[in-house]
Amino acid sequence: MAIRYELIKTCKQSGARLGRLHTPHGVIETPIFMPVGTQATVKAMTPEELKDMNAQIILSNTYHLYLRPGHKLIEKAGGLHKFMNWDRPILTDSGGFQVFSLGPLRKIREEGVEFRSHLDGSKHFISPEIAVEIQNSLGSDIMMAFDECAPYPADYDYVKNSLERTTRWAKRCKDAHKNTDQQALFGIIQGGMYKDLRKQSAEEIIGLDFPGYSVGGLSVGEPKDIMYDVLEYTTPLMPKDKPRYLMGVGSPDDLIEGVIRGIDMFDCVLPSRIGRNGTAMTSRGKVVIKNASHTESFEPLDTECGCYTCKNYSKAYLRHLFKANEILGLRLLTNHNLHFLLNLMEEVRQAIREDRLLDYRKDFFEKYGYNL
Ligand SMILES: CC(C)(C)OC(=O)NCc1c[nH]c2nc(N)[nH]c(=O)c12
Ligand SMILES: [Zn+2]
Repeated sequence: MAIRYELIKTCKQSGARLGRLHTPHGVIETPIFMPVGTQATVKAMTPEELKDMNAQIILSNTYHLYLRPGHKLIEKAGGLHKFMNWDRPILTDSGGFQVFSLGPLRKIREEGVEFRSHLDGSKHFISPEIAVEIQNSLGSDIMMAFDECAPYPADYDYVKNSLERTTRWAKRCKDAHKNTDQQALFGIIQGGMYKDLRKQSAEEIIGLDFPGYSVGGLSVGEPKDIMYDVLEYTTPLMPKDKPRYLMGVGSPDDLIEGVIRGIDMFDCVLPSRIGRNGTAMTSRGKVVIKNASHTESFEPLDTECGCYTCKNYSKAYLRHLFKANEILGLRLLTNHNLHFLLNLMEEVRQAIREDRLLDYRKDFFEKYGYNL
């Protein structure tokens, strides 16, 4: 068995769960946030820095690594863990989403998707079988089925046809997946914002029996309350004894609201992306470091944060680095933001242990400046 999920506790105040996900590269405490390392690197971070902030698992991407440097090269290098010097778990996304959002001039057929590389415009084709083959070469601990993430908004018939093709593709991924004891293949539930289609997709995908499932097609621009509503409806349809992964979600409020609705795993580029652009997430809300108000602020970003950045540098220094376009600035803010979300998830796990997650949400939202 490539992975084993251990449900440790269900929160008394909400649908939140405490779990442990055992993988060939280590145990993951859930709920968990997964830093995104699309091109075999979590941008601006070394593996040691990621370990220092207790990152337990990172994401990488089939579509990007297939296009560059190529999955065969990574296989020759001994697989993705060795290639990027990361010996903890790796989850690879299947590229489905990226083909639909990144690859210009794409053409969707039953067989698979034709698209042009966003790098050089060259023509490519990915099918469920090829997506599985690429992830086998990469050697990730968790692989994702090849799916279509329906755009938002999208009309009912489009979403229904799309989810039914995604189910057929999921079956083909499962049939193509051979080394089931080394790599776990997760199914992806689609269905847009339509509750009956979410139910249909959940039943079809769960009916194929995977070791874990993700909820795809959310956080695609829909209002937050619609996302929360779809989650509220979908997670109870998912098996309790298997991990539930909400793809592409990672702002502090969405993480807490997702955990409350029974999600165990999250990924999002947000913390690293806004960090590189000079925005920090802190316990008192966002800080835009280039703002003139920080020019003579000689205290850290967040007095409650124990990260390397907050222990050693002031806002005045960070502002200087960003004004001077210094690379260290990107690194320090990325470090802080990833640490902030990973620490948030540790606090969430502790709140579940103590059955006080809703109280935790209330306190966090008040301090961060969210309105409940
Ligand atoms: C726009 C952002 C990226 C924030 O969210 C989404 O697109 N959310 C959906 C999403 C993210 N990653 C996925 N991978 C796959 N295979 N399928 C998906 O639906 C998704
Ligand atoms: Zn910090």
